Amino acid sequence: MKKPLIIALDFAGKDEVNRFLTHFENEKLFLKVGMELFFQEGPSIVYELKEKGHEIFLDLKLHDIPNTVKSAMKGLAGLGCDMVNVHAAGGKAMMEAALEGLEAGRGSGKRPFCIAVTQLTSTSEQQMNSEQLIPVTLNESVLHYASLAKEAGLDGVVCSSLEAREISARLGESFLTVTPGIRLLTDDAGDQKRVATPKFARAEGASAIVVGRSITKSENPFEKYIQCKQSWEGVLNEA
Ligand SMILES: O=C(O)c1cc(=O)[nH]c(=O)n1[C@@H]1O[C@H](COP(=O)(O)O)[C@@H](O)[C@H]1O
Repeated sequence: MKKPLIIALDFAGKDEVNRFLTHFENEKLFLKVGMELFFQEGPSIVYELKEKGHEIFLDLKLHDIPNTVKSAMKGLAGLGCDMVNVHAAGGKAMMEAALEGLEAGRGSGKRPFCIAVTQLTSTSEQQMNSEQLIPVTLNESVLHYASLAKEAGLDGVVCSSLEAREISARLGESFLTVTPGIRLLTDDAGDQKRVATPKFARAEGASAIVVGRSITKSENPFEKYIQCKQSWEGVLNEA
């Protein structure tokens, strides 16, 4: 994977997506289809975006018993997306089952990357301690989930940029760290708690960044995309 900037298509339906994509005429993009869009449009949104030449991260964050996740992944493997995810909190057996499902369903196609969400970037350490009753630091919890994902054979994790460096140091550079919670300095963080700029994510060795509202809610999405890309590539001097 060549350090992509992944745009989160958090839209209510195809019309909004198509309107958004008119700003990107000739660009081949890496797009994230999440629950909001997929639950409205189903598999056809993946087929249509693939048809246009885009790469797709299908972000459905599966979290269920191993057998159910295995069967669901078997179905998702046939959609032709490039990346899928699960919640690491579902456990090692569930993550192994996810991979088995993907292998079983891929046919002659390539297996999509499978990554595990560690602690959501909207979660703070205080929240994790008091609501999830996990009595360690947020960093320790993320590293623990990342190690579990690696043991299960997954390709990487979703984490914040603040944890990317340590995960790579412990689990290797080839273990993917996909980092949402990305904002330029002047952007509103919204519900995100563990936030950083694209440039910071790159400096910490993140494999990919996921950018949603900073681009999708911008008055000029293409210009904002280029700014984020330049920050990610170290061209724009954004701290
Ligand atoms: O798995 C994800 O993509 C994800 C994990 C996580 O910990 N935090 C997180 O924000 N995301 C997703 O990344 C996107 C971030 O969107 P913005 O906050 O608008 O940039 C959303 O689509 C989230 O669903």
